[in-house]
Amino acid sequence: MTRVAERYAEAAGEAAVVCRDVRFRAGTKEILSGVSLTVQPGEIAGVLGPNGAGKSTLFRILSGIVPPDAGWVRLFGRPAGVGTLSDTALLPDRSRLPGWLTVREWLGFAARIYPDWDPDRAAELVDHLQVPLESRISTLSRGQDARLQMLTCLARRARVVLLDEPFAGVDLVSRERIATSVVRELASGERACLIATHDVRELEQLFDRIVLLDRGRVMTEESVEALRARGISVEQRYREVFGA
Ligand SMILES: Nc1ncnc2c1ncn2[C@@H]1O[C@H](COP(=O)(O)OP(=O)(O)OP(=O)(O)O)[C@@H](O)[C@H]1O
Repeated sequence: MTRVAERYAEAAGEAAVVCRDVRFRAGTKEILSGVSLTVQPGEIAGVLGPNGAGKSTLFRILSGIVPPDAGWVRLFGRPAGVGTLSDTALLPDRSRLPGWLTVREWLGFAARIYPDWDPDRAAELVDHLQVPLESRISTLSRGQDARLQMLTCLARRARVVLLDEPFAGVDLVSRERIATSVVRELASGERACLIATHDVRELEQLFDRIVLLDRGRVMTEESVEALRARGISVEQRYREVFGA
């Protein structure tokens, strides 16, 4: 999409995610200092940056769980908050699944608590991600837990998918399986996905857009296609911006 088309879509309220001048403080510490970004339907955006940059905080605000101190967020034209909770599926940076349930029990529970749960999609994902249904969640390995969290996000019909470090501690084959699921899920072009990750090199093929965040500020927001046209990889750009 050209920049002019993007501006038009944004003005018409059609962008999947529009975040403008978002600020957030915890006590006296400013964690986000005027963050702006736009993600279109069908796009996968990589939100990249060093430890403590503010990625998880930004995701909590985009998901509508936490309101910003200043600025605003719109998801498909609606202000983020209680009214958009069913539009977003957040995979948090730390697993918060109930360890005392088996995977099968959790999936039964999820089907009842999420009004947008798609049981056929859940069954396909159990198969594709090879999630062990009879295991207790507390006994899952890190990679199995990550796959179950991914399943929980993607089995919902939420139009904005926010994945915070979905690949931490996940082996290569599982990463590829998870990444394929994300791409397949977004193939319809109606959903948008933001992925916060440190796995820049491994995941750069997934991204349509990157947002580089440092100390609560957006250092740059760019189309990956435009970068590639200049012969620059996401990893190279990351190193340029962060001097890594
Ligand atoms: N509730 C809080 N109170 C005080 N400081 C906080 C709070 N939540 C986050 N922070 C601080 O805000 C900064 C950003 O944290 P955040 O978890 O959003 O960063 P991140 O980019 O996701 O980091 P990482 O890549 O390490 O996961 C950090 O310095 C963190 O210590």
